[in-house]
Amino acid sequence: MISVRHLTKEFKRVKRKEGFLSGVRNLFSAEYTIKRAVDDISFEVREGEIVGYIGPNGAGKSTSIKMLSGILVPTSGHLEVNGIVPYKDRKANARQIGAVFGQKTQLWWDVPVIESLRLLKDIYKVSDRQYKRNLEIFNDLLELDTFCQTPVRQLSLGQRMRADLAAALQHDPKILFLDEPTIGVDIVAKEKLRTFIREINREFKVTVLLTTHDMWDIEKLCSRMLIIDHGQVIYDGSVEQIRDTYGGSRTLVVELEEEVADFSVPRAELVKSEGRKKWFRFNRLEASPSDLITQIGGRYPIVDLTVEEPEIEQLVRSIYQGQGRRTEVM
Ligand SMILES: Nc1ncnc2c1ncn2[C@@H]1O[C@H](COP(=O)(O)OP(=O)(O)OP(=O)(O)O)[C@@H](O)[C@H]1O
Repeated sequence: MISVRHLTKEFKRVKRKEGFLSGVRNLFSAEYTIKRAVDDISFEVREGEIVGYIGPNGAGKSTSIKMLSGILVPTSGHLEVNGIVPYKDRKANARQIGAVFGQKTQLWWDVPVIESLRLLKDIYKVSDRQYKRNLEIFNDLLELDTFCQTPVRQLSLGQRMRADLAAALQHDPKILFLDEPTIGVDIVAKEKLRTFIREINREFKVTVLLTTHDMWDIEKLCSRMLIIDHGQVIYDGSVEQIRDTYGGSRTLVVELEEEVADFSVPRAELVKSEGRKKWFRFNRLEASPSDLITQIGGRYPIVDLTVEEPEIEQLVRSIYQGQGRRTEVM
C-alpha cells in the first residue's frame, strides 16, 4: 500500500548574518545551510496494517507524511501510495488518503460540524448514498449525532477529534494518516478514538500510519512500529519485540492518603518520592500492574494509582545504548 525507497528531503535555509545591515547583505550574497529532515529512509506498509510511526520531536515524521500526502516533493528517492506517486498526482492521491492532524482541524471553526461535512462532501464529490451510509456509521461508532449541530469552536477536544476523523473518512480513503490523534484528549475519549480506529481498520481494511507520543496508542493499536530519529529509520519491527527488548520497565505511580514509613512495593524499585506520592519502576515481565495494585491496595490507604509506559525519547535512548543488540530486533 505504501512503498518508500531511499527517500530524502532536504530544506535549504538562509544562514543569518550577524550585525548591522545583515538583512541587506543577505539579499545580495545569501549563504545557505542544508537541513536533511529525512535521510535515506526505506519501508513498506501492507494493506490493512496499522503501523506506529514514531520518533522524538524533529525526527522527520511530519516531513515524511507531507511527502506521502503529496504536499512536499522529495529531494531524492522513490515513493508510491497505492500505486500513485503523490507529488506527481496530488489530486488522485488526495482521493485515496485521509489525514487527521491532532494539532489543527480541517473543519471550519465557526460552522456546525454537519455543515463542514456537507462542504467536504462536495469538495470530494461524495455521492448522496455514500454520504448517508457513512453518516450512519459515524453516528453509530463516533456518536457524531450528539454534537454534529455544534460549531467546531464549542466542541471538546475529544469531540473535535471525532469530527475530524469523520471528515477525513467520508470519501472512503484506503489510507489514513493520523498525526497525534489523541493529543490532549482525556482518557475516556482516547479509548473511544482507539476503538473507532481499530473498527474502521478491521471492517473497512483502512491502512493506518499513526504518529503519536502516547505509547498506549501504540500498544493498543499497532502490531508494527517504525521508529525514526534524525531522519533515519532506527527500528522497523514488531511492537512486542521492542517492548520486550528495550521497553521492559514501567512506572507505577502511587499517591497515598497519608505518609507511610518504609512504604515498599514487592518486585518494584522506588525511583522517586515526593511526600505522599511515590514512583516505582518494575519489569513488566516479572510483575503485572494488576498484581502490584492488588498487593498494595490491600495494605495501604491509596488515593490514586497509575501505570506509566516508557516515553518514546527513553525508548530511542535505549535503542542507541543497546546498538549491539539492535541487529537482533531489526
Ligand atoms: N519547511 C522547513 N524548512 C526548514 N526546516 C524544516 C522545515 N520543516 C521541517 N524542518 C526541519 O526538519 C526536521 C524534521 O522536522 P519534522 O517536522 O519532520 O519532525 P517531526 O518528527 O514531525 O517532529 P514533531 O514531532 O516535533 O512534529 C526538523 O529539524 C525541522 O526543524
